[in-house]
Amino acid sequence: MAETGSGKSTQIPAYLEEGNKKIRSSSSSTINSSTLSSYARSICVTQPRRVAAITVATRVAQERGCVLGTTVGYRVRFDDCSHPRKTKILYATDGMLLREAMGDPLLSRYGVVVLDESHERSLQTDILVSKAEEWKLPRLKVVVMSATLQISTFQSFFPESCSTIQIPGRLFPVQSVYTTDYQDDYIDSALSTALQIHYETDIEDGGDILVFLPGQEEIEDLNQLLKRHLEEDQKGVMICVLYAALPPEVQMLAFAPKPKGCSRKIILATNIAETSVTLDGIRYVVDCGKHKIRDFSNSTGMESLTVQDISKAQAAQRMGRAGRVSAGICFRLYTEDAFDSMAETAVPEISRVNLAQVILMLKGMGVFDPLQFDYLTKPSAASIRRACQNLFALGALTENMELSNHGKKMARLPVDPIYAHLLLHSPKYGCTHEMLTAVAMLSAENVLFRPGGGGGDQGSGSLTHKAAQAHRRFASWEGDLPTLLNIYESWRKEAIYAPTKRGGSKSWCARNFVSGRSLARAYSVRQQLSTICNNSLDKSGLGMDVSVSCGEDTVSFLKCACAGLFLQAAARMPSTNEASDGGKRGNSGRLYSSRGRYKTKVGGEVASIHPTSTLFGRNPAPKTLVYTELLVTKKTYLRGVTQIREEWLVEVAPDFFK
Ligand SMILES: Nc1ncnc2c1ncn2[C@@H]1O[C@H](COP(=O)(O)OP(=O)(O)OP(=O)(O)O)[C@@H](O)[C@H]1O
Repeated sequence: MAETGSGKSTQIPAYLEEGNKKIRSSSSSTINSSTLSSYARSICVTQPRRVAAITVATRVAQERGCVLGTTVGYRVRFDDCSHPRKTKILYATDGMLLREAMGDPLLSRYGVVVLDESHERSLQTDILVSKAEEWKLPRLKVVVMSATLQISTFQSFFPESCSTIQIPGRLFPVQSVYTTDYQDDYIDSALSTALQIHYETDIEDGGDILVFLPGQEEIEDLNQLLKRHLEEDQKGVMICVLYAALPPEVQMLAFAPKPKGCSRKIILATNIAETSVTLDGIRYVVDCGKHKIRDFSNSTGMESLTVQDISKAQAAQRMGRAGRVSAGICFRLYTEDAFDSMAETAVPEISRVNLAQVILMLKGMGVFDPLQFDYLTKPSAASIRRACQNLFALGALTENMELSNHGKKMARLPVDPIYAHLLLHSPKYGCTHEMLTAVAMLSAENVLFRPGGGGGDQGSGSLTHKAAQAHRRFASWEGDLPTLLNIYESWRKEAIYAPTKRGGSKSWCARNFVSGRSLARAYSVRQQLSTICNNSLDKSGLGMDVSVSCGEDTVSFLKCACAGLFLQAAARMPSTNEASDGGKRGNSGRLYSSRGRYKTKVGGEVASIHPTSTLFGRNPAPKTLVYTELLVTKKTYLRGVTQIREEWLVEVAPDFFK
């Protein structure tokens, strides 16, 4: 444990590698050969976020004077910049290392695994810590690092083998200031604070500003407000945005050196800039004290994103983004009392998410009973059971709770279990080509561009109105999945393969209010998923013919989507007792029939449905069943909505109606 900015992420792995090198080259007479071989293995450093893995690897490669991807590399989902033999220090997202552990449970490639930013208690880091006991210590050394760690949690988990080192001190001081009163509009407070810093400090002296906000919408709102207020004074100021849904190239703009003529950067970021990253030049941090987190409700089976107060540990991390290259100030948009009443650390992610993907991974790593697994913090038995039920419904687990062949294949696809299931089932419906596109588009996020974040002026001449009109062209009343297909196929046909006279992809995207970057990302994700599904090149794929297409026959594609989504929804239906209030549960996201109710195998009569489309608002259709994947009270983050036609149900899910 050592202060933010003291050199944990960049220096410790480098010291470890230097040490390994010395031991390798010194006389090995005192070290037996098996111990020696562990020093020849590489070092893997995990980060909870891809931005951190990429930027820290880039920095360390620079410091060591090597080309990124050689001695120092990184591996994040859908982007591998490492060399199987040459890379000695690998920065990876924790999810990537977990995936590797499925193929090689003892992680035999590594001599040291460094689990960085463990205070975040991300799902994947937690599972990795829990698995660490099996990694044949001391053959594999494990370093758990953070500036804000609850050491006692980890010490009691490794009572025998854990020693702790606490290194005090930091290079530059950071002063924190609080508001005197409660701020009920943190966007407004962030705006005035950023403007005040900008006008009252010397711009020529540099001093960039980093503002933490909960999510993309708040960031885009503040971006517009800042531009409006700065107007003429915007000369020499560059506003950058940084959130997870942005394509990596755009995220990297926040890290790039200031262009000529720019004296100050104002970076608006979510908590993806909260840990590990160094944004060169940041002197002022503005912290709104909120973040957006995933929450899972066991009773509805729904995941949601909600805005909540951050913890003290997170406040310290945010403050630590200043004071890395010079002294700094952290403006906290909350009172000192509010800070005192914050929780010490965040609730571990494992206690608040849908565990299906984790259970699939644990099973893939050979854990027989996820209920008995030794978790760092054990999730509730109910959520483990529900995740197993979900996987069982998708055919990933057998009745004996073993991973089926289908489940093994699902575990190899780096997407949500439901999407892996849809992909693997697509050959049966002859729609693999379409399903690859749909799943890739779902991974790309924010494909449709809505000027002003959907709010603001809605008049017929407004940009918002024009965007809505342009988007209507792609809309399919059958749901979001076919709509996403329409967008991708139109882009391919009209902008890529047959660019019109009015320009190529860029102008097509602008005319249609579609994000070209998201489409490019979908294209790249699609390529990578195709490679895993295919086996034509090296026989390591899943043996599917990825060119199989249903063409104009969209019904086959819809049936495939319905079959998977329906099974998943069925697994989430309440038991008889839970369902006693029938269809009166409002927008809880369960299934119901507009005609009547089905007796289900899982028991109970079910329940309510919310005919919603994420992309185009409500679209109720008579005599249809609609399944909503995710529904959040104020803001809606749905991952895929498809209408289920009643007449297909018996065909696509025959067992369900037996
Ligand atoms: N990209 C960069 N540009 C300039 N300086 C950098 C960069 N990355 C790191 N540094 C310098 O190296 C120092 C150590 O960074 P490092 O990321 O290793 O700290 P850390 O202890 O891991 O911090 P944290 O707990 O916030 O992750 C920083 O304080 C900064 O001075």
